[in-house]
Amino acid sequence: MATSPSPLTVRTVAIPEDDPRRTAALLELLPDRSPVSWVRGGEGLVGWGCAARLDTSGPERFAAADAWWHSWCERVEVHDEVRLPGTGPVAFTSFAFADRPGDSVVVVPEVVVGSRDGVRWITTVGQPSTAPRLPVGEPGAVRYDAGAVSPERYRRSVAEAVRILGPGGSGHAIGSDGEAVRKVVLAHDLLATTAEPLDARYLLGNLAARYPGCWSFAVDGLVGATPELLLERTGRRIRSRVLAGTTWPRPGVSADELASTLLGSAKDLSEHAFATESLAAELRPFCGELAVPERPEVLRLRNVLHLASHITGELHEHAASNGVAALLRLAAAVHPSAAVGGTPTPAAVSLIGRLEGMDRGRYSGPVGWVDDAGNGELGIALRCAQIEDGGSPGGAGGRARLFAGGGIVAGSDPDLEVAEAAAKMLPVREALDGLG
Ligand SMILES: C=C(O[C@H]1C=CC=C(C(=O)O)[C@@H]1O)C(=O)O
Repeated sequence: MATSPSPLTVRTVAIPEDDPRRTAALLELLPDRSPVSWVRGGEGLVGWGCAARLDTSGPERFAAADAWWHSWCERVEVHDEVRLPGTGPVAFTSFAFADRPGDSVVVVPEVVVGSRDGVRWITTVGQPSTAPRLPVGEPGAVRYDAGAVSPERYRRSVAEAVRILGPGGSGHAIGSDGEAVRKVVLAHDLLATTAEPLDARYLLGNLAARYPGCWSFAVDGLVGATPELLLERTGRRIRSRVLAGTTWPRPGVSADELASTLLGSAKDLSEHAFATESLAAELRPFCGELAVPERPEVLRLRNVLHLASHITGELHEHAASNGVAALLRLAAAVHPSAAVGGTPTPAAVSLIGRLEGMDRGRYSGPVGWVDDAGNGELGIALRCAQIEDGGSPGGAGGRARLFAGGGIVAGSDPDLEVAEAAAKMLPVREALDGLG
């Protein structure tokens, strides 16, 4: 008689006091050049190895990822001693910005180490192989070249967007309701070529050291430190940090002056309002309560200052319990918010396709982790680079593509938008250049 194979076991245990992994920095536990990470202020999740993986694409990518993850979780046996969000089965996800082109990925690591509120745990899937930790490689000298869209071309696209959005412009009125585009987010890229192989852990470590208040993420070669939380779900509670409206340090201007100018800028406030409204409108049907601040505050980072709004809500009980509001399903509803797409969404996304001139890949898509209860955290993949070629140890150097952009409204200035994108690329550039 044929016996059915025994299910894979997912096991979470607390790391004991006398185990050095209990106190080591999470990022220092990563053994090799293919890490996954979601770490902020020393807490979060890191992982390695690959127990399962889904590659998907197209407009149904979130639904496909949710269905795949749900069915994977149903097939495993779970022993979870810790029972916190992020214990038991965990997948890391990174979604393409666009419906087409672009590939999205869901990775279930063989090992995850997590840290939250003083508890440190390890989750293993099956019997992971153990290999000695490889030292973190330094990339050596870095050369920067224009990517698919040079800063000059970006400037021209922004100028064209301002013309379209401005008085007398057509607004590129192709929304099904005929509504004109009022905000569009455009971006460009930069190519970094390193003399030595490029180790994602080097980038991650330097980013986390300089941006501890951001989420330092890595999934399948997309590495960054994002300040923007698209959505966190814990049980029925949801939370988001919406950013839009930006300024950056200039000689002779204090941070307080920059912040008060930003808070008084009609252009930045309108950019911001589009972003909060788009997110709130998509979340409202799922929520019994949703709190949206009347006015934004200022988030100060070392490279830029942003207008920021913290949105919180509570999901309807039925939505939380029947899978409709699993985090990946909510992501389908809220992506792309007007922080990375525009308003109205379909017309803005179409305008991006017409003006931007590049494939964003997974830049500006949702990135983060999800557990078997549909909880988790998804950021927007900003301030990041896609490692296109890590190089080979002892041989060739690596290559990465950096991305940044900004929201364009009728009053935007193309020269300032080019400078803003350059300021937004600084975190990754400085991390590559070794300014840890
Ligand atoms: C599109 C980016 O930033 C978004 C997030 C925060 C502020 C933004 C802005 O002020 O334009 C953008 O909407 C990027 O960093 O590439």
